[in-house]
Amino acid sequence: MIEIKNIAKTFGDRQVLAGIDGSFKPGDTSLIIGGSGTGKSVLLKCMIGLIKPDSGEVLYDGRDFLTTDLNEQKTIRREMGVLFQGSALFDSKTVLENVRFPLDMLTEQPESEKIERAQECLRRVGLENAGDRMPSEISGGMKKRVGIARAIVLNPKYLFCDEPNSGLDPLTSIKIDQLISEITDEYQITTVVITHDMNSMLEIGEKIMFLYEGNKLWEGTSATLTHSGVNELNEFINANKLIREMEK
Ligand SMILES: Nc1ncnc2c1ncn2[C@@H]1O[C@H](COP(=O)(O)OP(=O)(O)OP(=O)(O)O)[C@@H](O)[C@H]1O
Repeated sequence: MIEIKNIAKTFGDRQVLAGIDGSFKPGDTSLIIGGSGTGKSVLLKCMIGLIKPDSGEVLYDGRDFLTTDLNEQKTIRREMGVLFQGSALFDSKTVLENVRFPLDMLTEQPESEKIERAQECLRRVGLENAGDRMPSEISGGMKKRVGIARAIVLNPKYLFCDEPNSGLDPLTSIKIDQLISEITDEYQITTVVITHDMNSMLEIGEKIMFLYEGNKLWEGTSATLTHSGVNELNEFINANKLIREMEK
């Protein structure tokens, strides 16, 4: 379980997050949605320790990530998997080397165990035969799968995905969403996904948080998304529908 309490962040004279509260449960794929520039990525970065918020708490199963000692912070970091926007694979490494990278960096496991674990994760994302290929030789959807395999290789308790559907066609997007959701359920991971994607919101949003100009304006499920009674959310949904229509 992740809890965030009163997270606030200002850059210069611009308040980007105005005190956000929320909680994310194991086994749930929770979504953070909102228009461009509303603070979604900054919130995610505050949660994973890439940006220090001006105030607030981020609790990982009760452990305050921002104030705990360095050792505990390291432990929590090791329990996180992150799928960055654009997959962020190393171009000069093979698919298998990319997936085993966190094991090389953070564990002392024997070579054979690392390879076995990386293979296991590749199998889980349906890429058991792609280990020897280079990132430049595979499709965007496959790259996302490799990114997911790498994010789960250390068996994370917490998984963060920043726009996992960016650059993918609708069908591939749905498959990636399903994979994230299945893995979350299977390993009871606490998963937080930033997305613009309307299909994701309707299909995998067990819990959805809507940000607007640095404020949380609404929280609910995919079933209640379209009758929230919140004007800003309705406008966001309508704009998304319009974009989807134009893409067809
Ligand atoms: N390091 C930074 N320094 C200054 N301003 C920043 C920094 N990071 C983000 N911002 C600003 O904070 C605001 C929120 O940015 P953020 O990236 O969180 O938006 P977002 O909701 O994720 O948008 P998008 O969907 O377009 O990625 C933006 O105005 C952005 O310019």
